[in-house]
Amino acid sequence: MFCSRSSMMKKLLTLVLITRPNQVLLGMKKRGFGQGRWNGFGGKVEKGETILEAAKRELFEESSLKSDDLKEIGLIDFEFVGDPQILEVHVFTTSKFEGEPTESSEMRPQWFNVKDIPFDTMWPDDHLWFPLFLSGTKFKGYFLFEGHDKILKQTLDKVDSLPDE
Ligand SMILES: Nc1nc2c([nH]c(=O)n2[C@H]2C[C@H](O)[C@@H](COP(=O)(O)OP(=O)(O)OP(=O)(O)O)O2)c(=O)[nH]1
Repeated sequence: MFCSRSSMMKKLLTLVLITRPNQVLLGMKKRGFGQGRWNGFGGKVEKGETILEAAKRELFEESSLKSDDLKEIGLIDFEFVGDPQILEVHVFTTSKFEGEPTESSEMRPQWFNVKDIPFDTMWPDDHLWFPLFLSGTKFKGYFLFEGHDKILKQTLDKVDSLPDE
């Protein structure tokens, strides 16, 4: 199979943010990439699945919640100094879901009031785009990180639509 240089350098990931009135469900990442930070639920897109299928699968694996109503709200490229691979993160949201949030080996879920989101214990870019997500505004972003704590460059734009809709 032919892979362009750009696709070889991109890794597809999903991120699902579940809401209920005035609240958002986050999980404390217990292991691996982003360990010790609150985040939505998600992970790598596996061979043979669509991005949406991957989002649903990771949501269920990490939180025990199911949703057939995931809507893509954001697309963010992350680059890390010294790593040629770009992480392309597809951000989905919904307020329609089934099940009870349940702790998994990867995540400890907790509801947060939207006025009380723990940005100090989240990825440093999140406080920049969460307001867009919370207001239902679609967005595209790019963040260049040095290590996992410092943003060197960034762009963030509101968009009318996203490529995979
Ligand atoms: N909120 C936020 N999420 C991010 C950022 N960067 C980043 O990769 N993520 C998300 C995308 C994915 O949901 C998650 C990383 O996925 P992962 O490495 O845990 O994937 P996985 O579950 O397939 O991993 P594993 O089973 O192999 O451990 O973190 C960021 O800057 N902010």
